[in-house]
Amino acid sequence: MPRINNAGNLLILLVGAIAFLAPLFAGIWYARDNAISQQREYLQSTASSVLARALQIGGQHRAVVEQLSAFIDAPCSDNALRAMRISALSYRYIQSALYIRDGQVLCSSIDVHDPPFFLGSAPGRNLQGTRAWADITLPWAPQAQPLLIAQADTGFGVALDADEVFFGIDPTQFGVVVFERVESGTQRLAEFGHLVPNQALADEISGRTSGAFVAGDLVGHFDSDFNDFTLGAIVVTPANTVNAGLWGQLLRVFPFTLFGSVVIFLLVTRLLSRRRSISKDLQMAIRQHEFYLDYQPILDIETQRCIGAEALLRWRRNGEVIAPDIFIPLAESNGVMTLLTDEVFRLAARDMSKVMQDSEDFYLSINLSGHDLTVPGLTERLRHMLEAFGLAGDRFMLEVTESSFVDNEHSRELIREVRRLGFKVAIDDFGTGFSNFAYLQRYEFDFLKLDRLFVETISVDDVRSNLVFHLIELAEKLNVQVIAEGVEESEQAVKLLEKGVSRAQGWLYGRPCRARRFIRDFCKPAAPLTV
Ligand SMILES: Nc1nc2c(ncn2[C@@H]2O[C@@H]3COP(=O)(O)O[C@H]4[C@@H](O)[C@H](n5cnc6c(=O)[nH]c(N)nc65)O[C@@H]4COP(=O)(O)O[C@H]3[C@H]2O)c(=O)[nH]1
Repeated sequence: MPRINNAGNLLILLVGAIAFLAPLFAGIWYARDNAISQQREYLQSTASSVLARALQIGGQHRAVVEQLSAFIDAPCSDNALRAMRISALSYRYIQSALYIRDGQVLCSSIDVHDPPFFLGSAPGRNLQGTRAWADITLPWAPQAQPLLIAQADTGFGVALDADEVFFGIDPTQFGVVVFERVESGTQRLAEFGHLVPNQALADEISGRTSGAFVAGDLVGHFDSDFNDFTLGAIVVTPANTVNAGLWGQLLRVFPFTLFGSVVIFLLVTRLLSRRRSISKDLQMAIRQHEFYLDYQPILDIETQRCIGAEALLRWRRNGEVIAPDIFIPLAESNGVMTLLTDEVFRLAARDMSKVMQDSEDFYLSINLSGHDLTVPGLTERLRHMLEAFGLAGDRFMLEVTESSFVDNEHSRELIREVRRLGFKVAIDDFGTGFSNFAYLQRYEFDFLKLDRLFVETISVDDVRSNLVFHLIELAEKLNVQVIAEGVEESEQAVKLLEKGVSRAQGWLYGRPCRARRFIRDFCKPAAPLTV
């Protein structure tokens, strides 16, 4: 069957590819997620450490101003200048202390500046009453471009190296702005790096307190202390820098995901190949006649007479007998069930046609899988079987397993059709699947085979055996006869008979056995069994 083979190969390849790719995609997703959260964490921690250093500077500025306020009456006196020098030496970030009035530096810890150094138009006051001038070039220290902060009321202030707050940040990857809230909005105090976010951004987020944000191609975080010193810090980086982190993460998880992919790929393809090889094995086994039927007697409980047999399929493979519960689902899912059912018809006719023709009423029960009911041509195949037996349909019962039964109009019509051919139809393993009594009303079943799981509760468990008896009564009301399966104890048989069940099978009467033995032990005319 080359078409099935090609389709099978394609399916194995497809499922194998999915199994291989799934862990890889999961790995990429995990790496990306990790890279994004690492980037966010870095932005957040950078913003908060910049803010912390800026606040420390603010604190140092306030301490200096407080010390110098003692000289408010003579701000550029020798004593005031001396105090300025001491403060400049005392605090880490402060380069010099200053006295500013009307936008001019009149004196500083360096000297009295005459003429005074003009700073330009006065910037806005912040909420603590300070003014700040960023990137000022002072004539006495032209290399430095300090940030000047001065108390608007007293005029005392400091020059400081704002770049100190950006220590350790890569200027090629990140842009940082420290800003303060002034009466008219926000004002930037210091900025750092190539990607400095614009003022509009600072304004936009100045109303909030902190958080991550996306602005065009940039992602960032801002942190602020608006309730206290009115300072804020924004850190941004291009959104695509996450890719650099992603590669790092990918390299880390790749060996594991690759390993997972290979293992899952091998497992899945092996499983599928095994299934396929089982399907091929099944076809080969049919050709090589590895299947045979066992027959289990069905008794009239009252007369103890064997009135029929259930044909049960077996597969002998490499000397080992495989049970139908294992190979029937495989045959169904691998598209060889029809072949297998035809093999059952052939084997049954070979084994039993003679003995059935010799008897008048002995019947044979044959199992059909749910799959058999869905494939067109079942009635035609059953007609061929009757020809092979040389018998009419009323000498056969067809058992349809409840769990594999497809409840639709097609099944209903099919059951009517096979009953027209004379076959009796039984629902097998009733109560183990999802069906209920509505099935018995909708379909024209002649028999209900009461599952062994129900039968074994009789005489053991009063509550559940009551349920079984209830089930039997309901079936009778619906005109469906009951056959009990798996009867192992005579007490069960007695109780079943009391409840009106006249047919049974089970180890009490006989285990499934090969045709020759079955005919020898159970098909002697007028020889009731003694149990
Ligand atoms: N513990 C215990 N077990 C008992 C007793 N009496 C009978 N059994 C077992 O119960 C099962 C009865 O068959 P089923 O309900 O039709 O259930 C069958 C039937 O659904 C399916 N099957 C068997 N042969 C065929 C076949 O030719 N075609 C299809 N489609 N299905 C089959 O496989 C199922 C299992 O068959 P088996 O393994 O032969 O198992 C058989 C039989 O050996 C008992 O007293 N005690």
